[in-house]
Amino acid sequence: MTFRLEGRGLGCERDDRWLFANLDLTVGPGEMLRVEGPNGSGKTTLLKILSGQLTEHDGELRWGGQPMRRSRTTFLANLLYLGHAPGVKAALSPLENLAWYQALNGERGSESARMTALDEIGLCGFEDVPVGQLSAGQQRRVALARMLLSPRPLWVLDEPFTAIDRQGVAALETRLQAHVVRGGSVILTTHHELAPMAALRRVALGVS
Ligand SMILES: Nc1ncnc2c1ncn2[C@@H]1O[C@H](COP(=O)(O)OP(=O)(O)OP(=O)(O)O)[C@@H](O)[C@H]1O
Repeated sequence: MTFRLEGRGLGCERDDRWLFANLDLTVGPGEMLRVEGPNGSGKTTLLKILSGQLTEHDGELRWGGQPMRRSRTTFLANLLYLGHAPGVKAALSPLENLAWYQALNGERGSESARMTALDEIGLCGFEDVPVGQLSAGQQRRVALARMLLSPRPLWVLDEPFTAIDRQGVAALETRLQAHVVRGGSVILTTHHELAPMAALRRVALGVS
């Protein structure tokens, strides 16, 4: 199966206002799709549709050439979604958060792999501190560490650079590009300007 996500004629209406309509897009192995647009243009809404969380919309999604209603289970098994909020448990440490997240996804993982991921993401020395005591950028890094552990090919990332310092942004961009070069796919929103890369496509919302 080719891990390609396709949207045909996508549309979503909120409060009698069309955020977007008749939108066609596709992302497959080795490709990155950036969803652009001003605040309120529907970027998060589109990412929720593309990650299967929001099913009330116009148009059709296909995964691996099959309609989503038939391929949803394999689609979800291949998806890593990181939302707008870090989505971490404040009472748990970074190590415990990663173990909890992996357990939720049916992935066993190992303590040493989790330590390595936290080290790589810049949280060395904070592995056992309750996440609620970490800074906003550090909490975001805990969420981003999931990417380093995940074998899943399709990453859908809503504003992954939020609260991350300049050095962290550069490291994260390198990580995203490496995932794409290895044959993975990335769909993301960001207000940060990405470094040019051949595999980058764009879809713009909120432009008339
Ligand atoms: N569940 C909902 N019910 C009603 N309206 C909603 C709902 N979710 C989002 N909206 C509205 O849809 C519009 C688009 O929201 P969305 O979060 O997708 O925008 P965005 O482009 O991601 O914005 P930002 O750049 O500020 O994060 C907003 O006007 C929002 O109020």
